[in-house]
Amino acid sequence: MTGRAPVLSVRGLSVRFLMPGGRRVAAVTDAHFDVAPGECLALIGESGCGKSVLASALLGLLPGNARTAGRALLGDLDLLAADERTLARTVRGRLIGLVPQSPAAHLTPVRTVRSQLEETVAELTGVRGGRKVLREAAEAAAERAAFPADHLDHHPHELSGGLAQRAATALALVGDAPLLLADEPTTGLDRDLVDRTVDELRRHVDNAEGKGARGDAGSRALLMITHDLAAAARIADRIAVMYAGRIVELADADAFFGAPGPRHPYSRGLLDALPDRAFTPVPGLPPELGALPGGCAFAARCDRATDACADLPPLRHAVACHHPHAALTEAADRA
Ligand SMILES: Nc1ncnc2c1ncn2[C@@H]1O[C@H](COP(=O)(O)OP(=O)(O)OP(=O)(O)O)[C@@H](O)[C@H]1O
Ligand code: NI
Repeated sequence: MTGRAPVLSVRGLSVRFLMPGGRRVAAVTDAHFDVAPGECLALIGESGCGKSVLASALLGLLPGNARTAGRALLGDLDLLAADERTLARTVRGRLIGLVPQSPAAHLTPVRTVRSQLEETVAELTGVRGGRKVLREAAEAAAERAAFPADHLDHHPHELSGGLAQRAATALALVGDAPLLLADEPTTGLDRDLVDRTVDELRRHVDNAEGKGARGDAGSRALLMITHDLAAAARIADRIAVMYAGRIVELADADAFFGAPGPRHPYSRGLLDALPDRAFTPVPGLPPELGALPGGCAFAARCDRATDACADLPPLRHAVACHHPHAALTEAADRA
C-alpha cells in the first residue's frame, strides 16, 4: 500500500440500537480499518452481520434510536460527528457516492430516471450549456452503469430490480466522489452484468476513463459491501470479513481467495460454502446481536473452538481468532 493518507479511516466505530424495554442491539462493534486512495475494500459477511448499518453510520443515515461511538475520518471530516447540514450538503453524493442496497427505495417514485439523472448531473458536476448538454451528460452517466437509453423515460416502478440497481449506480457515479460506497451493488443482476457493473465501480477508483481533470488519478476509493464473493474476488484489493458486528479478518484479496487463504475459521467457512469450492455451508446460525456471548461470537459454530474462546479475541495481525489458520506473517502484516 502507498504511504498516501487514507481516503477513509474508521477507528473504533460502534453502533448500538436502543430497543424498547432497554434492550441493546450491538449492530457494529469496534470497526477499525482504512481505505486507501486507489483501493477497493470489499466488506463481506452473512446477512444481518452489520454491513449496511456500518454504511449508514458513515452517511449519517441511521435511525433515531441508534447511538454511535468512535471516529470515521474522510479527510479531516469526522463523519460521525458531522451535523446533518454538512452531511446533506457536502457528504452525500459529493464526498461519498452511495449505491444503496434498496435502489427502488432511493429513487424518486414520481420522476423519470432521465430527470433524476439530469438533476443530479446539474447539481453535482456543474455541467452548463443548456438542455442538450445536460441531456447528453445524463445519457453518458446512464451508459456508464449499463442503464439502457430506451428506459430513461421510465419511472422507477416500471423498472425491474436489475434496472433500478443500474439507475442507482448511475446516480452514484455522477459526482465522482472521493469515496464510493456500494451496498450490494450487484443484487438482481445476471453474471455478465455483475461483471460489467463491478468493473465500472473499479474504474471509478482506477480513474481509467481519463477523468483526471482534477489531476487526481487514483485518488478515489471504493468500499463495496457484498454477498457476492466472485464479485469481490474480481475487483477488491482487500477483504474485510464481518461476523456478528465485528470485523474478524482483514486480508489482501489475492492471499484471501488464493494462497494461503483466509485465516479466520469463519472466513474459511464462507469460502467453503461456495458452489465452486466445497459447497458446504457454515453449520448453525449467527448469534442474536441483542444477546451476544461474552467471548468469540463464532465459537459456537467453530470446529477449532477451545476454552480459550470464552475470551474475546483481539484483532491481532489482522485476524480476531484464538486459533487462526497459519499464513505468511508478511501477508498478514501487509493487510
Ligand atoms: N433500526 C434498527 N433497529 C434495531 N436493529 C436494527 C435496525 N436496523 C438494523 N438493525 C439490526 O442490525 C443488524 C445488522 O443489520 P444490517 O442491515 O447492517 O445487516 P447486513 O449485514 O447489511 O445484512 P444484509 O446482508 O442482509 O443486508 C441486524 O441484526 C438488524 O436486525
Ligand atoms: Ni445490508
